Amino acid sequence: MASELRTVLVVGTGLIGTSLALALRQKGVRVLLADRDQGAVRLARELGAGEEWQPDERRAEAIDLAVIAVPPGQVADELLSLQKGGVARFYTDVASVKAEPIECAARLGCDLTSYVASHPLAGREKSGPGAGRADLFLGRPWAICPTAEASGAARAAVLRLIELCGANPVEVDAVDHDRAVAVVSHAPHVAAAAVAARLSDATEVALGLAGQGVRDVTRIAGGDPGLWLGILSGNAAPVAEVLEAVSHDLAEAASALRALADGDGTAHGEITQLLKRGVAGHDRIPGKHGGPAPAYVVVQVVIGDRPGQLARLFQICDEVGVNVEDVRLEHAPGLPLGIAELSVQPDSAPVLAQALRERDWQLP
Ligand SMILES: NC(=O)c1ccc[n+]([C@@H]2O[C@H](COP(=O)([O-])OP(=O)(O)OC[C@H]3O[C@@H](n4cnc5c(N)ncnc54)[C@H](O)[C@@H]3O)[C@@H](O)[C@H]2O)c1
Ligand SMILES: O=C(O)C(=O)C[C@]1(C(=O)O)C=C[C@@H](O)C=C1
Repeated sequence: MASELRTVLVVGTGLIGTSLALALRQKGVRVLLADRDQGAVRLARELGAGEEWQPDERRAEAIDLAVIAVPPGQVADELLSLQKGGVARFYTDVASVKAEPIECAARLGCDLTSYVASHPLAGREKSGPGAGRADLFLGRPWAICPTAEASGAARAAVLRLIELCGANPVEVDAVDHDRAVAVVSHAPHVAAAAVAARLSDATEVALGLAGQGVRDVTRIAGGDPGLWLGILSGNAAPVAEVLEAVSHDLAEAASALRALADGDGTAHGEITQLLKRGVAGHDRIPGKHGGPAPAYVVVQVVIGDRPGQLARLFQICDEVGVNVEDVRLEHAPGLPLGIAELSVQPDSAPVLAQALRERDWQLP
């Protein structure tokens, strides 16, 4: 069923709300922005995510879809208040848990025919509109959890939103969704936090030796603790179950290593088994979320820790007509070198790499 989205209201202009608003703007959709924090709306607007929603537009404006992008515990109240105002034809949310907000919406007496809950499996460890990216959802899975009451038209509107954001819709029952994301998102977050917590009393020597491995394993641990508390408490039992299994594996690995340290060579087998199960599990993750190639390619360049290096790098990009979409710096503390990661369009990457090599820059 085709569903045109001409005007979309985004309530909650943080990371996810702003990202989807930017994606919709690129497709020519009119986007109205609302947040309980006026600063967040202002910044999202300045970033080009849309126009501030004026409450008196409520009746005048025909809003096709309202997207509720607030913390999970606020979704049902927000839905009720929007529906009471007759704000939009259809409603969705993007919360990381699904069963509890839907149950809560039903308890509050929300209209479940016009509401279809959803959840993009894409995000960052940063919050707020400034972290928003139009390409955040490209090729990523986006769960959609229609209830039995949901109308076909509401479902079509949410599918159109997902299509406009370049994501892949995955229809799944809300309870199954929550069990699934406990394994692939929520328990991994707690595990990353536990590993990262070990770093709070690590020595300067240890921190100075931090390489890419620890950065990869702990990146998500940088996420907002308030938001994550809301996510984890909204999916507590399934997450606890996964963490119990992870704890069991970790406890077995620790006791095998203790035995090894005490000279028991037979403990090798247990450790190898866990490592092999890890490889097998890792291999089951679909390639880049099963979607198309990422929008940008990263070109890595070694830069000396001297003033002006980054400026010279950007100057070369300018000379060869390469637009830098994003830049990230990896610094090894105490070392005079770092790595700049420049995200560029796929066809610009070889051009930039060649230009840098010709100018004697080192590409790892
Ligand atoms: N962070 C991620 O990686 C990620 C990924 C997918 C889905 N989600 C889900 O998206 C939602 C938003 O997360 P985020 O990362 O964008 O958080 P965020 O903190 O960046 O933004 C949330 C915004 O909602 C606003 N807000 C809170 N309560 C509100 C209310 N009652 N009415 C209006 N505005 C309100 C806040 O002021 C803030 O600007 C959450 O439900 C989260 O579970 C997050
Ligand atoms: O990539 C990240 O930074 C994320 O935290 C993204 C991530 C995930 O676990 O994949 C986190 C929570 C969301 O509900 C959806 C996506």
